[in-house]
Amino acid sequence: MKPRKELVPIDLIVVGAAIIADGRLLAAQRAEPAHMAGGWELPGGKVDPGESDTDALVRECHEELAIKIRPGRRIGGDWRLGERAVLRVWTARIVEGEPRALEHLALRWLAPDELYDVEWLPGDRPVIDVFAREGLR
Ligand SMILES: Nc1nc2c([nH]c(=O)n2[C@H]2C[C@H](O)[C@@H](COP(=O)(O)OP(=O)(O)OP(=O)(O)O)O2)c(=O)[nH]1
Repeated sequence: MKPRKELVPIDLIVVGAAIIADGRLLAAQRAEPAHMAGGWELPGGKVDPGESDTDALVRECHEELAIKIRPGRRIGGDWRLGERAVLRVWTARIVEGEPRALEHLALRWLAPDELYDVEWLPGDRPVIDVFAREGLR
């Protein structure tokens, strides 16, 4: 018998940084895998075993963008990414460096009226809706 859907364990936690500076949100365009390439996301990635969510957030921003960030407040709870993965999002401020697209195709700073100018990955859209409602702060 198939397990009931709500009992399927989450086996992947992805963290995303909503990096805000000068009232704009940083969006990053994925380079891979092929089916996601070109889509826009929040910088971040998978939490390693034994690593805290916010440590993963800081590490991924350093690896992907060559910046040091400070996590701020959590946005919502666990945002579903398909069957077995969730996205956890924090606002973040840059404390050192200027973001560079080391692993992405492009970066864009989006003003509040530009939040939907990029094609967000489907899992990110409800998160962007929060910023559209509540503003970038
Ligand atoms: N980083 C990030 N990933 C997202 C977002 N939305 C979304 O659906 N995803 C998906 C894309 C990927 O399938 C997964 C994150 O994997 P990743 O490839 O960025 O993680 P990673 O840097 O740890 O990658 P790797 O070690 O496997 O190369 O979550 C988002 O806003 N940010």
